[in-house]
Amino acid sequence: MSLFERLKADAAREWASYVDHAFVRGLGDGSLPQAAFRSYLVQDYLFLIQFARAYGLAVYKADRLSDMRAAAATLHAILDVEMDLHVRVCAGWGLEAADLEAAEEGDACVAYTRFVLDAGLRGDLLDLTVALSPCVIGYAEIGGGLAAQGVAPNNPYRPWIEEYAGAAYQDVAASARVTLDRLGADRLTPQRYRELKRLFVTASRLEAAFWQAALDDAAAD
Ligand SMILES: Cc1ncc(C[n+]2csc(CCO)c2C)c(N)n1
Repeated sequence: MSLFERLKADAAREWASYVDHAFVRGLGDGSLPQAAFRSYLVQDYLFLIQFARAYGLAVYKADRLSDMRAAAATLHAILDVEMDLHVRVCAGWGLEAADLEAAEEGDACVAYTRFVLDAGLRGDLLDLTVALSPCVIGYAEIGGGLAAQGVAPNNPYRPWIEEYAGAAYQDVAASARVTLDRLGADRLTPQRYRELKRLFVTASRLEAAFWQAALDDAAAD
C-alpha cells in the first residue's frame, strides 16, 4: 500500500470530515451559498501566499537537486500561475484585487498554514510533505469525486470542480503520491510513522476547519 493510502486509512474519520464536508457537497450540487464561496476565495488567496512559503521551505529542506527543483517548480506555479488564476476567478465573483489584499487572515487559515510551516521547520522534508499532502492530493480526490458524480451544467462551481478534476491537476496529485512514497522509502521508520500519522490527521482536520470557517462566515453575514 502506498504511504498516502496508509495514512488515509489510518485517518479515515478526519479524512472523511474533509473530503465529505458540507461545503464540498454544496459545491457538488450547486447549493453552496455564494457568500460562503466568496469567503473561501478570499481566505484561499491568503492561504496560497503561506503555501508558497511552505514550498520555499521545502526547497531549503530538500537534500537532492531533483527534490529542490520539484519544490521550486511548485513555488513558481503558486506565485506566478495559481495566484493570477485565483485573482481572475475572484474577479468573476465580484472580488477585486484590493479586496484580497485588504483581507485579514482568518483563524482557520492561520492555524492550518502555520501548522504546516511548523511541521516543516522542526521536521524534515518527509514531515513537511506529509503535512502538505491532504492539500495537494485531497483537492484532486474532491474534484475527481464530484466530477464522477456528475455536475449540472448550470452549477456555478463547475469551473472549480473541473479545474481539480482535470488531467493536469490529477497528474500533479499523482506525482505528489510518488514523491511521498520515495521520501518514505528513504526515511520512514516504524517509530516515525506515528508522528507522520499525527501530522496527517491534524492537517486533514484543519482542511475541514477551513471549509467550515467559510460556511460560518457566510452564516454570520
Ligand atoms: C485550503 C486549501 N487547501 C488546498 C488547496 C489546493 N492547493 C493549494 S496549493 C496547492 C499545491 C500547488 O498546486 C494546492 C493543490 C487550496 N487551494 N486551498
